[in-house]
This record gives sequence, structure tokens and C-alpha cells, in this order.
Amino acid sequence: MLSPPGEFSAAAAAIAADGWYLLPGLLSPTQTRALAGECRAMHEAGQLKAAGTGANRTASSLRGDLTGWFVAGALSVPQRAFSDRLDQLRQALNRELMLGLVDSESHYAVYRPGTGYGRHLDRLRGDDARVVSAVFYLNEDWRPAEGGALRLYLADRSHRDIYPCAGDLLLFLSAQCEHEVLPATRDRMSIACWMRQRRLDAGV
Ligand SMILES: O=C(O)CCC(=O)C(=O)O
Ligand SMILES: [Fe+2]
Repeated sequence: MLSPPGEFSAAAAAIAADGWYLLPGLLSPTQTRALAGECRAMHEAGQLKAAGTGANRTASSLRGDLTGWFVAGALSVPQRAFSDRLDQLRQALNRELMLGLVDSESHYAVYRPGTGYGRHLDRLRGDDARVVSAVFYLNEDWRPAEGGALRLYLADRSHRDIYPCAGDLLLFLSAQCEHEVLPATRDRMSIACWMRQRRLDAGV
């Protein structure tokens, strides 16, 4: 299903101009709460695993999150609602910016208190598939005093701190925007996603 015409025009324009955008309202509060409940339940059941970095995804000291990938063909009801909306956004970005985004990958992430993710780019070594990073936040009533900002480093050498507030989707260009996750004083839950192009070295 297509999104209403123009729904994501502001996001597309900001990504083209600035390389990033904070998009509210992708899902209803009820849908967002369902995802948060599922993420918390998977965490409590021990189903989220220490994440790695790089193509081999071995555990790393750079990052302290626990993750669980969404499995295509086995999405839960809340995951399907999220993935459908992300797909509408992906198609709108293709229409407005001609990005050639063919699919996306997503995982739940929980950062325990005191853990973060050091400054990095989201492109994997030798792999140019990731074009747009999207992080959907699941934390109700987050207060800045609790820390946990995503610090986004901008081209003009300034930075922006974005707090992980439920319902907000942070979008940025994977190849250009260095960023880090600052430690928090409570569990920090999100869905990290990447919209991908066909790999340039993959042939046709
Ligand atoms: O959770 C966030 O705000 C960002 C996570 C991140 O940078 C990543 O998973 O690559
Ligand atoms: Fe990242």
C-alpha cells in the first residue's frame, strides 16, 4: 500500500539537504507500545544476543547492545505493521530522491544501563549496500537526565543529541553520518534498520 502523497516529502527534502531527519508519527502510540512490549519480552526471555560489528558480526567492545533480527516471513503482528510503514517510507524516498533502495533489514536493540556504541559509520567494510539508517525508538517518558542520546556528527563539525523517545524515527545517510550512542541510566530500547541498495559489485 502507498502512503498518502507527500506524507514523507519533508523527510526526503531534509535528507537531501542535511543528510538526516527526525520523523515523528510513523506508527500510532498503541503500535509503538506493542513493539516495546515485544522487545522487552524478548529481552527478558534471553532472546536478544550481544551484537557484533563488521561483516562477521562477532561481539565487540565498541558496542554494548543486545540485538534480535527481524526474520522475513516470520514477522509478528507489531513487526509487520512497522515493516509495512518502513516500506512505504522506503518507496517514498525512492520516488522523491531516486535512491534505488531495494529492501531493508531491522533488529531490536536493548542497551543495558551504562552501555553504548562508540562513534562509527553504519557501512560494513567492503559493502556499500546500506544507504539510509533508520532508528525507531521505543522508550516512553524518556528524560534527558537519563542520558542515552544518539549523538549525530554533522558535516559542519557540530553535533546533535537525539534522545530515544517512543515513536520517533531518526533517519540519516549511512555512508556520511558518523554517530555514537551515549550510555544511559535505564534500559534503552529501539529498532535499528537499514534501507539498502543493490550492492554495486553484485552484478545484475
Ligand atoms: O540506537 C541508536 O540510536 C543507534 C544505533 C546504532 O548506531 C547502530 O545500531 O548502528
Ligand atoms: Fe550506527
